Amino acid sequence: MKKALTIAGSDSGGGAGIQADLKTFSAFGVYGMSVITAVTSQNTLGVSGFRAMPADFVGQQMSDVLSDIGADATKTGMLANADIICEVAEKIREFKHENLVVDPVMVATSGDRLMEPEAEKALKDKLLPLALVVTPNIAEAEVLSGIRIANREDVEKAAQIIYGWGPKGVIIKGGHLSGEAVDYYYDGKEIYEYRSPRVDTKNTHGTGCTFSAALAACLALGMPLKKAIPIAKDYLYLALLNADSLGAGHGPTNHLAGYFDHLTKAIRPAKGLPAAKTESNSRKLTGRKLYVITGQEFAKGRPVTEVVSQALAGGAGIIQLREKKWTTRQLVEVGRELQRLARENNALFIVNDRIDVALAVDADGVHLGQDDMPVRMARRVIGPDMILGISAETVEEALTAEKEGADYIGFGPVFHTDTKPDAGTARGLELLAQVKKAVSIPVYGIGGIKLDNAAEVLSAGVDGVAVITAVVGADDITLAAQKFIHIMEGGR
Ligand SMILES: Cc1ncc(COP(=O)(O)OP(=O)(O)O)c(N)n1
Ligand SMILES: Cc1ncsc1CCOP(=O)(O)O
Ligand SMILES: [Mg+2]
Repeated sequence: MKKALTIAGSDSGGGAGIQADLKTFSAFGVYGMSVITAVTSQNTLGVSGFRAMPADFVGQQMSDVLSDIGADATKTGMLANADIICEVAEKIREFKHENLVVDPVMVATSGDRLMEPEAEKALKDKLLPLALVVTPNIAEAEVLSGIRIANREDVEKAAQIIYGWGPKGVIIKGGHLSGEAVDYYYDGKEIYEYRSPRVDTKNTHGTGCTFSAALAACLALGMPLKKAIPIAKDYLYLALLNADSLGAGHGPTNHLAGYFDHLTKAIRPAKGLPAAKTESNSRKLTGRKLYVITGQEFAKGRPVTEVVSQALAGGAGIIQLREKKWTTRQLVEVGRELQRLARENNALFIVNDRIDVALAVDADGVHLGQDDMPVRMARRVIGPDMILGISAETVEEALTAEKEGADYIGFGPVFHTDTKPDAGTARGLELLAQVKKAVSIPVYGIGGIKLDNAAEVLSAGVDGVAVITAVVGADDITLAAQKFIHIMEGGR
């Protein structure tokens, strides 16, 4: 078990400080320990006050932890004053600790200075020379370098000045500049840029802590710094995407419990995860007769989110994101939005093919084909509560999928379709009926299903129809969905 230590303040609101650090360490599967330098009283609106720990007591906490448990990486956050900074530096030297991430918490989100001038001097003279990397935001980089930062050239100049104070690396977090969220890493020779789309959210409380804690967690896991930076940035990006609004001010970024845990399980199935699915998954599908699958290329230029909104307005009970040409970034961004839309309309949201995306956007389920991850392995990764749909073209494939833990079957193509070039030949209504009789889990027919043949599909006894072009390609998507629902409910 790898271990990471945070030396920072306590945030009563839970969004920043040691609370954010420990949540982040856990998300990466790293054992987290904490030395508290100050206790703050704060919420999402700001800091109403803090009490600094006596410097020697900070040192005592460090000695107790480092002499007994030890740490594979350490990060510092709020250090409150010069005495604490000197004590921390002294202990880092005493324990010859090298994997040190210094997050110079000097300027609050509100812009208020959090550190007196003598503390800034102690930080530069005593702690920065011991750091593997220091991670100032723009405002903190301006204080540390003494120059104004308005553009990339200023960033490079400031990074060189800060590097001169002794850290082995400098990351200037550009989140406060305009445009994409770009972070700059300077290793003493070159400057590297790490980009992610800017997330439009007010729930940014604790982003700096979360980023430096994620860096420390990756270092504790043995990653070199240049590999850790993009992962820490990706973690923060997804945490911001998933942040829920808490309180009246800046809510906390969401700590993706098990973020890394989920992904590492995809590589190394976890022991003890229940492989068996819960009965209730199939019941979640009851009554959901129209299953609309996205297909941007057929949507006549309309964005997927608009298509899905209209399909939901028409009564679609299940939405599936199926975009084989999209990047992971597009899938998680749009997937997050579709999950929100589905929840708002009491519909289920399923991701096609991509388990990692389904997990990252907290989808209700994932749909896999015969060439995707095997059913049992997929079940171990997604756990018992996510819905697992499996494609089948034969009765045998459907029976095997059910036995191995599928919650529903997508059977087809029922009729000829040009939408899926690698689909087999049309399987027909008779075989569809045989599959429905053979398995005890819900079956959805798919492939070439239109308004004029939907009633026949229903007569095969299936639980619903899965449709791409007849809905997403319709001029009036909501009306098309309503007509399918009407037919699936026995209407003409
Ligand atoms: C409900 C439903 N059934 C079948 C499919 C087909 O999935 P796709 O990824 O296009 O093809 P395979 O991987 O199954 O070969 C689906 N998306 N949804
Ligand atoms: C994804 C898929 N799987 C079997 S057929 C098919 C395509 C369905 O598209 P359409 O409803 O437009 O025929
Ligand atoms: Mg597939």
